[in-house]
Amino acid sequence: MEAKLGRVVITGVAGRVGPTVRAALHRDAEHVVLVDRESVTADGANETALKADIADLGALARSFEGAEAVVHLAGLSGEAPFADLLDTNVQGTFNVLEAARRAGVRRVVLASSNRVTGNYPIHHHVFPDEPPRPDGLYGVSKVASEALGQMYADTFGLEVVALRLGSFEEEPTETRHLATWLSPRDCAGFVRAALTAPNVSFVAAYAVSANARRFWDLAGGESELGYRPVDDAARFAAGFPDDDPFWHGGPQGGAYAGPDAVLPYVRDE
Ligand SMILES: NC(=O)c1ccc[n+]([C@@H]2O[C@H](COP(=O)([O-])OP(=O)(O)OC[C@H]3O[C@@H](n4cnc5c(N)ncnc54)[C@H](O)[C@@H]3O)[C@@H](O)[C@H]2O)c1
Ligand SMILES: O=C(O)[C@H]1O[C@@H](O)[C@H](O)[C@@H](O)[C@@H]1O
Repeated sequence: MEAKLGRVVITGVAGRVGPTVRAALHRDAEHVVLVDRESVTADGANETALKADIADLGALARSFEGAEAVVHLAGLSGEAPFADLLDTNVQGTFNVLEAARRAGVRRVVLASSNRVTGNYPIHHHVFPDEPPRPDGLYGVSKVASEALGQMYADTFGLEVVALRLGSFEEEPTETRHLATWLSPRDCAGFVRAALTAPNVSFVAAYAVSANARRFWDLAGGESELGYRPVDDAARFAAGFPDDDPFWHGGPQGGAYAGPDAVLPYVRDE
Protein backbone atom coordinates (compact mmCIF):
# COMPACT_ATOMS: atom_id res chain seq x y z
CA MET A 1 0.00 0.00 0.00
CA GLU A 2 1.65 3.27 -1.11
CA ALA A 3 1.80 6.28 1.16
CA LYS A 4 -0.60 9.05 0.20
CA LEU A 5 1.24 12.21 -0.82
CA GLY A 6 0.31 15.59 0.59
CA ARG A 7 0.32 18.75 -1.53
CA VAL A 8 2.26 18.36 -4.78
CA VAL A 9 2.96 21.01 -7.45
CA ILE A 10 3.32 20.17 -11.15
CA THR A 11 5.02 22.81 -13.34
CA GLY A 12 4.45 22.62 -17.11
CA VAL A 13 1.30 20.60 -16.58
CA ALA A 14 -0.27 21.81 -19.86
CA GLY A 15 2.31 20.03 -22.04
CA ARG A 16 2.47 16.47 -23.42
CA VAL A 17 3.69 14.71 -20.27
CA GLY A 18 1.71 16.84 -17.79
CA PRO A 19 -1.72 15.19 -18.13
CA THR A 20 -0.28 11.72 -17.35
CA VAL A 21 1.46 13.00 -14.21
CA ARG A 22 -1.66 14.94 -13.25
CA ALA A 23 -3.87 11.87 -13.59
CA ALA A 24 -1.47 9.79 -11.45
CA LEU A 25 -1.33 12.44 -8.73
CA HIS A 26 -5.09 12.98 -8.79
CA ARG A 27 -5.26 9.59 -7.12
CA ASP A 28 -2.07 9.64 -5.05
CA ALA A 29 -1.91 13.20 -3.67
CA GLU A 30 -4.19 15.04 -1.29
CA HIS A 31 -3.90 18.25 -3.30
CA VAL A 32 -2.33 19.05 -6.66
CA VAL A 33 -1.25 22.56 -7.71
CA LEU A 34 -1.19 22.98 -11.49
CA VAL A 35 1.34 25.55 -12.71
CA ASP A 36 1.91 26.59 -16.32
CA ARG A 37 2.29 29.81 -18.28
CA GLU A 38 -0.71 28.60 -20.29
CA SER A 39 -4.16 28.61 -18.68
CA VAL A 40 -5.18 25.36 -17.00
CA THR A 41 -8.53 24.57 -15.40
CA ALA A 42 -8.66 22.86 -12.01
CA ASP A 43 -10.84 19.77 -11.89
CA GLY A 44 -12.50 19.34 -8.51
CA ALA A 45 -11.65 20.41 -4.99
CA ASN A 46 -8.26 18.68 -4.79
CA GLU A 47 -6.72 20.76 -7.58
CA THR A 48 -5.65 24.43 -7.73
CA ALA A 49 -4.60 26.02 -11.03
CA LEU A 50 -2.08 28.88 -11.04
CA LYS A 51 -0.87 30.66 -14.15
CA ALA A 52 2.81 31.45 -13.63
CA ASP A 53 6.01 31.71 -15.61
CA ILE A 54 9.03 29.87 -14.21
CA ALA A 55 11.00 33.05 -14.91
CA ASP A 56 9.16 34.55 -11.89
CA LEU A 57 10.86 33.20 -8.77
CA GLY A 58 8.50 35.05 -6.41
CA ALA A 59 5.39 33.63 -8.09
CA LEU A 60 6.90 30.14 -7.96
CA ALA A 61 7.75 30.45 -4.25
CA ARG A 62 4.15 31.52 -3.52
CA SER A 63 2.73 28.64 -5.54
CA PHE A 64 4.99 26.19 -3.64
CA GLU A 65 3.80 27.28 -0.15
CA GLY A 66 2.72 24.25 1.88
CA ALA A 67 3.81 21.76 -0.80
CA GLU A 68 5.84 18.68 0.13
CA ALA A 69 7.02 18.04 -3.44
CA VAL A 70 7.31 19.60 -6.89
CA VAL A 71 7.35 17.77 -10.22
CA HIS A 72 9.13 20.18 -12.56
CA LEU A 73 8.13 19.57 -16.19
CA ALA A 74 8.02 23.15 -17.50
CA GLY A 75 10.58 24.09 -20.09
CA LEU A 76 11.65 23.91 -23.70
CA SER A 77 11.37 20.26 -24.68
CA GLY A 78 13.65 20.24 -27.73
CA GLU A 79 16.48 21.94 -29.59
CA ALA A 80 16.25 25.75 -29.51
CA PRO A 81 18.52 28.79 -29.56
CA PHE A 82 21.00 28.48 -26.70
CA ALA A 83 19.93 31.75 -25.05
CA ASP A 84 16.35 30.49 -24.83
CA LEU A 85 17.49 27.15 -23.39
CA LEU A 86 19.60 28.98 -20.81
CA ASP A 87 16.67 31.21 -19.81
CA THR A 88 13.98 28.56 -19.66
CA ASN A 89 15.70 25.29 -18.82
CA VAL A 90 18.70 26.47 -16.78
CA GLN A 91 17.59 29.71 -15.11
CA GLY A 92 14.04 28.29 -14.91
CA THR A 93 15.25 25.15 -13.11
CA PHE A 94 17.35 27.30 -10.77
CA ASN A 95 14.20 29.34 -9.99
CA VAL A 96 12.22 26.16 -9.26
CA LEU A 97 14.91 24.75 -6.94
CA GLU A 98 15.45 28.06 -5.18
CA ALA A 99 11.68 28.63 -4.78
CA ALA A 100 11.43 25.09 -3.37
CA ARG A 101 14.20 25.82 -0.86
CA ARG A 102 12.55 29.09 0.21
CA ALA A 103 9.12 27.47 0.56
CA GLY A 104 10.46 24.50 2.57
CA VAL A 105 9.58 21.90 -0.08
CA ARG A 106 11.12 18.51 0.76
CA ARG A 107 11.55 16.95 -2.69
CA VAL A 108 11.82 18.10 -6.30
CA VAL A 109 11.52 15.75 -9.28
CA LEU A 110 13.21 17.21 -12.37
CA ALA A 111 12.19 16.15 -15.88
CA SER A 112 15.62 15.54 -17.34
CA SER A 113 16.15 13.75 -20.64
CA ASN A 114 17.85 10.71 -22.09
CA ARG A 115 19.46 13.23 -24.40
CA VAL A 116 22.01 14.16 -21.71
CA THR A 117 23.74 11.02 -22.99
CA GLY A 118 22.38 10.99 -26.56
CA ASN A 119 25.82 11.03 -28.18
CA TYR A 120 26.81 7.62 -26.81
CA PRO A 121 26.67 5.11 -29.67
CA ILE A 122 23.67 2.80 -29.85
CA HIS A 123 25.76 -0.26 -28.90
CA HIS A 124 26.89 1.30 -25.60
CA HIS A 125 24.73 0.39 -22.57
CA VAL A 126 24.71 3.58 -20.49
CA PHE A 127 24.65 3.71 -16.69
CA PRO A 128 23.32 6.89 -15.08
CA ASP A 129 26.68 7.71 -13.46
CA GLU A 130 28.63 7.76 -16.74
CA PRO A 131 29.84 11.17 -17.97
CA PRO A 132 27.26 13.16 -19.92
CA ARG A 133 27.51 13.17 -23.72
CA PRO A 134 24.65 15.50 -24.67
CA ASP A 135 23.44 15.22 -28.26
CA GLY A 136 22.77 18.95 -28.64
CA LEU A 137 22.24 22.25 -26.88
CA TYR A 138 18.97 21.02 -25.37
CA GLY A 139 20.85 18.08 -23.82
CA VAL A 140 23.46 20.52 -22.48
CA SER A 141 20.68 22.51 -20.78
CA LYS A 142 19.44 19.31 -19.12
CA VAL A 143 22.98 18.44 -17.94
CA ALA A 144 23.09 21.88 -16.32
CA SER A 145 19.68 21.40 -14.72
CA GLU A 146 20.80 18.05 -13.27
CA ALA A 147 23.93 19.77 -11.91
CA LEU A 148 21.75 22.40 -10.25
CA GLY A 149 19.71 19.60 -8.67
CA GLN A 150 22.87 17.89 -7.38
CA MET A 151 24.10 21.18 -5.90
CA TYR A 152 20.77 21.88 -4.16
CA ALA A 153 20.85 18.37 -2.71
CA ASP A 154 24.46 18.57 -1.49
CA THR A 155 24.40 22.17 -0.29
CA PHE A 156 20.86 22.62 1.02
CA GLY A 157 19.65 19.08 1.71
CA LEU A 158 16.82 19.32 -0.82
CA GLU A 159 15.84 15.83 -2.03
CA VAL A 160 16.17 15.81 -5.82
CA VAL A 161 15.39 13.11 -8.38
CA ALA A 162 16.35 13.76 -12.01
CA LEU A 163 14.32 11.45 -14.22
CA ARG A 164 15.94 11.10 -17.65
CA LEU A 165 12.76 10.52 -19.60
CA GLY A 166 12.94 8.44 -22.78
CA SER A 167 10.47 9.06 -25.64
CA PHE A 168 7.09 9.63 -24.02
CA GLU A 169 4.48 8.41 -26.50
CA GLU A 170 1.19 6.51 -26.39
CA GLU A 171 2.88 3.96 -28.65
CA PRO A 172 6.18 3.81 -30.56
CA THR A 173 5.92 5.73 -33.85
CA GLU A 174 9.47 5.29 -35.19
CA THR A 175 12.26 2.68 -35.11
CA ARG A 176 14.28 4.47 -32.40
CA HIS A 177 11.32 4.19 -30.04
CA LEU A 178 11.85 0.41 -29.89
CA ALA A 179 14.78 1.36 -27.62
CA THR A 180 13.66 4.69 -26.15
CA TRP A 181 9.88 4.40 -25.59
CA LEU A 182 8.46 5.52 -22.25
CA SER A 183 4.84 4.44 -21.98
CA PRO A 184 2.34 6.63 -20.10
CA ARG A 185 1.89 3.83 -17.53
CA ASP A 186 5.64 3.60 -16.87
CA CYS A 187 5.95 7.40 -16.84
CA ALA A 188 3.34 7.55 -14.07
CA GLY A 189 5.14 4.72 -12.24
CA PHE A 190 8.52 6.43 -12.39
CA VAL A 191 7.15 9.79 -11.21
CA ARG A 192 5.23 8.16 -8.35
CA ALA A 193 8.41 6.30 -7.31
CA ALA A 194 10.51 9.46 -7.62
CA LEU A 195 8.09 11.22 -5.25
CA THR A 196 7.87 8.45 -2.66
CA ALA A 197 11.23 6.58 -2.62
CA PRO A 198 12.90 6.71 0.82
CA ASN A 199 16.47 7.84 1.57
CA VAL A 200 16.91 10.13 -1.41
CA SER A 201 19.57 12.85 -1.55
CA PHE A 202 20.21 13.13 -5.29
CA VAL A 203 19.29 10.42 -7.78
CA ALA A 204 19.61 10.50 -11.58
CA ALA A 205 17.76 7.64 -13.24
CA TYR A 206 16.58 6.75 -16.74
CA ALA A 207 12.80 6.62 -17.02
CA VAL A 208 12.28 4.25 -19.92
CA SER A 209 9.98 1.30 -20.46
CA ALA A 210 11.37 -2.23 -20.17
CA ASN A 211 12.14 -2.29 -23.89
CA ALA A 212 14.18 -5.32 -24.92
CA ARG A 213 16.32 -3.04 -27.12
CA ARG A 214 16.78 -0.19 -24.59
CA PHE A 215 20.14 1.60 -24.32
CA TRP A 216 19.96 2.54 -20.67
CA ASP A 217 20.46 0.80 -17.37
CA LEU A 218 17.40 0.29 -15.22
CA ALA A 219 19.03 -1.37 -12.20
CA GLY A 220 20.12 1.91 -10.61
CA GLY A 221 16.64 3.35 -10.91
CA GLU A 222 15.15 0.16 -9.55
CA SER A 223 17.44 -0.01 -6.53
CA GLU A 224 17.23 3.71 -5.74
CA LEU A 225 13.62 4.43 -6.67
CA GLY A 226 12.08 0.96 -6.40
CA TYR A 227 10.28 1.04 -9.75
CA ARG A 228 10.58 -1.68 -12.38
CA PRO A 229 8.90 -0.66 -15.65
CA VAL A 230 6.32 -3.00 -17.16
CA ASP A 231 5.85 -2.13 -20.85
CA ASP A 232 8.09 -3.28 -23.73
CA ALA A 233 8.13 -1.64 -27.17
CA ALA A 234 9.03 -5.07 -28.64
CA ARG A 235 5.25 -5.64 -28.79
CA PHE A 236 5.21 -3.09 -31.66
CA ALA A 237 8.38 -4.30 -33.44
CA ALA A 238 6.51 -5.84 -36.38
CA GLY A 239 5.58 -2.30 -37.49
CA PHE A 240 9.21 -1.28 -38.06
CA PRO A 241 11.81 -2.71 -40.49
CA ASP A 242 14.54 -4.87 -38.87
CA ASP A 243 17.14 -3.52 -41.29
CA ASP A 244 16.47 0.16 -40.48
CA PRO A 245 19.83 2.03 -40.83
CA PHE A 246 19.30 3.29 -37.27
CA TRP A 247 20.45 -0.12 -35.97
CA HIS A 248 23.69 -0.02 -38.02
CA GLY A 249 25.34 2.43 -35.60
CA GLY A 250 25.44 6.11 -34.76
CA PRO A 251 24.32 8.09 -31.75
CA GLN A 252 21.45 7.03 -29.48
CA GLY A 253 19.88 10.44 -30.13
CA GLY A 254 19.34 9.41 -33.77
CA ALA A 255 18.02 12.34 -35.82
CA TYR A 256 18.27 14.61 -32.76
CA ALA A 257 22.08 14.25 -32.76
CA GLY A 258 24.73 15.58 -35.13
CA PRO A 259 25.59 18.92 -36.69
CA ASP A 260 22.50 19.09 -38.92
CA ALA A 261 20.28 19.05 -35.84
CA VAL A 262 22.28 21.63 -33.90
CA LEU A 263 23.71 24.06 -36.47
CA PRO A 264 20.50 26.00 -37.18
CA TYR A 265 20.37 27.00 -33.52
CA VAL A 266 24.06 27.85 -33.29
CA ARG A 267 23.70 30.07 -36.34
CA ASP A 268 20.69 31.79 -34.75
CA GLU A 269 22.96 33.25 -32.09
N1 LIG B 1 8.04 14.29 -24.08
C1 LIG B 1 9.15 13.57 -23.95
O1 LIG B 1 9.30 12.50 -24.56
C2 LIG B 1 10.25 14.04 -23.03
C3 LIG B 1 11.42 13.28 -22.99
C4 LIG B 1 12.46 13.69 -22.17
C5 LIG B 1 12.32 14.82 -21.37
N2 LIG B 1 11.17 15.52 -21.43
C6 LIG B 1 11.06 16.71 -20.56
O2 LIG B 1 9.86 16.61 -19.82
C7 LIG B 1 9.27 17.89 -19.66
C8 LIG B 1 7.86 17.88 -20.22
O3 LIG B 1 7.94 17.50 -21.57
P1 LIG B 1 6.69 17.71 -22.55
O4 LIG B 1 6.93 16.83 -23.71
O5 LIG B 1 5.43 17.64 -21.79
O6 LIG B 1 6.99 19.22 -23.00
P2 LIG B 1 5.97 20.23 -23.72
O7 LIG B 1 6.80 21.14 -24.55
O8 LIG B 1 4.85 19.50 -24.34
O9 LIG B 1 5.37 21.05 -22.49
C9 LIG B 1 6.14 21.97 -21.75
C10 LIG B 1 5.17 22.77 -20.88
O10 LIG B 1 5.96 23.73 -20.17
C11 LIG B 1 5.28 24.97 -20.24
N3 LIG B 1 6.28 26.04 -20.17
C12 LIG B 1 7.28 26.28 -21.06
N4 LIG B 1 7.97 27.36 -20.67
C13 LIG B 1 7.40 27.80 -19.52
C14 LIG B 1 7.68 28.87 -18.65
N5 LIG B 1 8.67 29.75 -18.89
N6 LIG B 1 6.90 29.02 -17.54
C15 LIG B 1 5.89 28.15 -17.30
N7 LIG B 1 5.58 27.13 -18.10
C16 LIG B 1 6.33 26.95 -19.20
C17 LIG B 1 4.57 24.98 -21.58
O11 LIG B 1 3.49 25.91 -21.58
C18 LIG B 1 4.11 23.52 -21.68
O12 LIG B 1 2.84 23.36 -21.09
C19 LIG B 1 10.21 18.88 -20.35
O13 LIG B 1 11.08 19.43 -19.38
C20 LIG B 1 10.98 18.01 -21.33
O14 LIG B 1 12.26 18.56 -21.61
C21 LIG B 1 10.14 15.17 -22.24
O1 LIG C 1 14.51 11.28 -26.93
C1 LIG C 1 13.37 11.56 -27.26
O2 LIG C 1 12.73 10.91 -28.11
C2 LIG C 1 12.67 12.73 -26.57
O3 LIG C 1 13.60 13.45 -25.81
C3 LIG C 1 13.00 14.45 -25.03
O4 LIG C 1 13.98 15.11 -24.25
C4 LIG C 1 12.27 15.46 -25.88
O5 LIG C 1 11.57 16.37 -25.04
C5 LIG C 1 11.29 14.74 -26.77
O6 LIG C 1 10.69 15.67 -27.65
C6 LIG C 1 11.99 13.65 -27.54
O7 LIG C 1 11.06 12.96 -28.26
